[in-house]
Amino acid sequence: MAKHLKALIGPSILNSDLSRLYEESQKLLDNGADYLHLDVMDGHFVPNLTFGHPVVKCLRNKIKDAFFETHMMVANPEQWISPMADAGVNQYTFHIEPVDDVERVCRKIKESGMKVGLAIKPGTPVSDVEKYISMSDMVLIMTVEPGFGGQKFMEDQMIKVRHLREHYPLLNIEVDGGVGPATIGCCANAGANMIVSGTAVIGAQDQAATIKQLRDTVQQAMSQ
Ligand SMILES: O=C(CO)[C@H](O)[C@H](O)COP(=O)(O)O
Ligand SMILES: [Fe+2]
Repeated sequence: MAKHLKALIGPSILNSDLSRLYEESQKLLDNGADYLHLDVMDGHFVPNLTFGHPVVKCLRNKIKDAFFETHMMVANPEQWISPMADAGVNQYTFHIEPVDDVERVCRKIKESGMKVGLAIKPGTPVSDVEKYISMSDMVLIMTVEPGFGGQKFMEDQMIKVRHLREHYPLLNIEVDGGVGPATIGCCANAGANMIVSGTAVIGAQDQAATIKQLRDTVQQAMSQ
């Protein structure tokens, strides 16, 4: 793996106490999180609801300098680009499955000043996302069916990560779903460098040690 890619850990606050969103987020950052992964669900693309741009904007008002990635599990990603940019989002990661014109959505995200992340569900072939890589800053390989935290990691998705790393040594590759100390080795060896971890970090006795362990594992794999 290319040595100048960074190992970055972005905890997901999905399964935290959302009545304390700011405190939980700040705690994660104080414990060494490199960025925050904010799961936005609309009840259409996935059978669950979370929060939208008004909540993200309130969080941004309290946390000025952290990198915010929104994971947009929504039926119409184009609709929320401008409100999310206005809310202070740094990276807009959307699922390509429901989108007719992925290139147009990528362009609009860039024009609004955010980075572009392209996400695919476990059933979506990696070739579907490959054609858009040149327009993106990151590809997210989902390792659970999107919609809920706390699910079991799908190791069979590592073939996609391995394929991308082999062909795109400079690409930021993120994994999301069921990732924690027990599964980070698979992700790191396959070539993922951006790691989302929800339940495993939120529920850890020592959050800082868990975040460090995840980062160290990725860094070690990158240096080989
Ligand atoms: O996108 C998601 C679910 O759709 C979450 O980011 C993901 O599930 C993180 O939580 P956990 O680590 O508990 O699986
Ligand atoms: Fe997510």
